[in-house]
This record gives sequence, C-alpha cells and structure tokens, in this order.
Amino acid sequence: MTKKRKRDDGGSSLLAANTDIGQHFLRNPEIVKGIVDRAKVCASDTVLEVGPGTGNLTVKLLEVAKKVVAVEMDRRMVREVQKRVEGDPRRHRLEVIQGDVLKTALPYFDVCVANLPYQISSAFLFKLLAHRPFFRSAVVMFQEEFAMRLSARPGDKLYCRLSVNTQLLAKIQQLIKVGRNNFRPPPKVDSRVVRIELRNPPPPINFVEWDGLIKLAFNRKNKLLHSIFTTKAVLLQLETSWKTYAALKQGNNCCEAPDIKGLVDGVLDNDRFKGQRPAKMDIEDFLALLAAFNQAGLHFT
Ligand SMILES: C[S@@+](CC[C@H](N)C(=O)[O-])C[C@H]1O[C@@H](n2cnc3c(N)ncnc32)[C@H](O)[C@@H]1O
Repeated sequence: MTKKRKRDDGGSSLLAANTDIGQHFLRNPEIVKGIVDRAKVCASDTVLEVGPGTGNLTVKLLEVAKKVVAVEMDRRMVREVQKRVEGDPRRHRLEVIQGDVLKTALPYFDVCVANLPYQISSAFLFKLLAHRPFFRSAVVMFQEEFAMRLSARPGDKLYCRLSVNTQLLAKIQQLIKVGRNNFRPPPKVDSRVVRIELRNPPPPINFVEWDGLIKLAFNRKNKLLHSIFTTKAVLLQLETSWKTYAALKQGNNCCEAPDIKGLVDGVLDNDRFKGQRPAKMDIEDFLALLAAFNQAGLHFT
C-alpha cells in the first residue's frame, strides 16, 4: 500500500481508532469530496469542523475556505491533523481547538462541516440550532435513522419529538447516503449527510416551554396527560393566541410571544374543563394541533 493510500484510509496506520468516542474515519475520497462540494464553501468563508480526526475532510476544506476552525477532543488526533498539514502553504489557515465541542463556545463561522461522533448527535444538533449569529448552513453526517428522523413528516413512522423540534428551528435537506464500509473501522449502521439551515427569524417561542408541550404530546403512555390534557381546549387557546400574536406582529405592534406553558396551565386549571370527560391526546390529535399552528402562521415546512 502506498503512503498516499494510507492517508486516504484515515491517516497514520499507527493510530488506533477509539470507537468509544465515535472514531470512524472516512476512507473513501469520493465521499469526502461529495461532502465538501455540498458544503458550498466560498473563498471568504470560515468553516467550523467538528471532530477532524486524522484530517481527511480538513485538508479538502482548506483548499476552498479562507479559514478552518476544527474542534477535536482527542489530543492524538489534534497532533495528527497538525502533522498532516505540515509543509502545506495553507496550514496557517487552520486553527485546531483541543476540547469537547459540547463544552466549547463555538467560534464565528459561516458553514459547519462535520462527520459527527454519533454519541453527541442530538446534543450538538441543538447546540447548533441555538447558535447565533446565524451561520449560512451546516452539512453534517449522522447515523441514517437519526438523519431520517430530522426530516420525517407527520404520518411517517419515524416522525417524533426530534422531527418537530428540528423542523421548527431549521430546514433540513437529505444529501448523501453513506454505507458503513466507507469508514475505518466500519460502524454498525449506515450514515447520511444532511444540510441544516436555520430559520430566520427564529420562531417567536420559548423553546423550553414548547419542548415541554411536544414531550407531553409524544409521550403516549403518560396517563396523566391522557386524563387531563383536553386537546380541543388547548388547541383552541393556542390557536387564538397565535392568531392574535400574528395580527399584532403584522401591524408592527410590539408583542410578547405567547407563553405556552402559561396557556396550557391556564387551560388545565380552568373550571370549565374540570370534571369534563377526558379527551385522549393521541398522535392524530397532536397532528391537529400542529395543523392549527400552521394555520396560525407557524410553519413546519
Ligand atoms: C466520526 S470521526 C470523524 C473523523 C474525520 N472527520 C473523518 O471524517 O474521517 C469523529 C471525530 O470526532 C472526535 N470527537 C468525538 N467526540 C468529540 C467531542 N465531544 N468534541 C470534539 N470532537 C469529538 C473524535 O475523536 C473523532 O476524531
């Protein structure tokens, strides 16, 4: 095997992959090129790369970006990626931060590119979705099922809390399916690369309260919910509130976004609904709730 082939295969063969922290290195240069092409990096862009590993994506990103800031947890990989760009005239455009990306304040970036360690998929995704100022887009590789959940629509088997919350905050586009044999060592499942673009402006809600409602709605085993969550009443309240909010916003009157938790608590406390035969909140009811949000101007597509 030639020296170059070793590099394409994930860097120095002396470095053992630590799969406990998601080390599965891309060994197919075509996939590396496909990811970098789809990231649509401009010559003036700063790219945030999460988990550069042995630098397979990093060296290609340096060919197209003004700057690459890479965050890598494993000190061995930090040394490896730095060694890999030694002698490269573009090495001054690479900054490697050693640390856990979940505990690191994200630097300024225009585009994020990551073959993400799967253990941190959800935590990093929501860190990204909460990141301001706006970045242009993120092109990220996830486990296949996780990626499909991100863009699942009502009625799909994979539609879940993750789908609703992600689509509330971002637009998701499925890009490339990547079979497990494109990695060294191969993971147990296939992967997919997706594009993530933040919605701008972000929806005017308190995300923690919203997520509380979505969590209740998807937790179908929650007896308490089934017995007290009178769907139609909540629906009506929320719809009215969103319509009022949308109308005030259109008229440029400053208005606070509706307090979702307050609304739900208000409905549950309301004497009018006490003792009423409980309505079951099943997935159909929940979809009706989402449809009401759509009608009231909060869109999920
Ligand atoms: C799937 S590998 C990708 C390596 C390389 N980008 C590639 O495509 O060949 C994930 C990388 O993320 C690193 N990593 C794991 N957890 C991390 C964390 N919490 N913060 C930063 N890097 C992490 C691993 O050490 C590993 O290098």
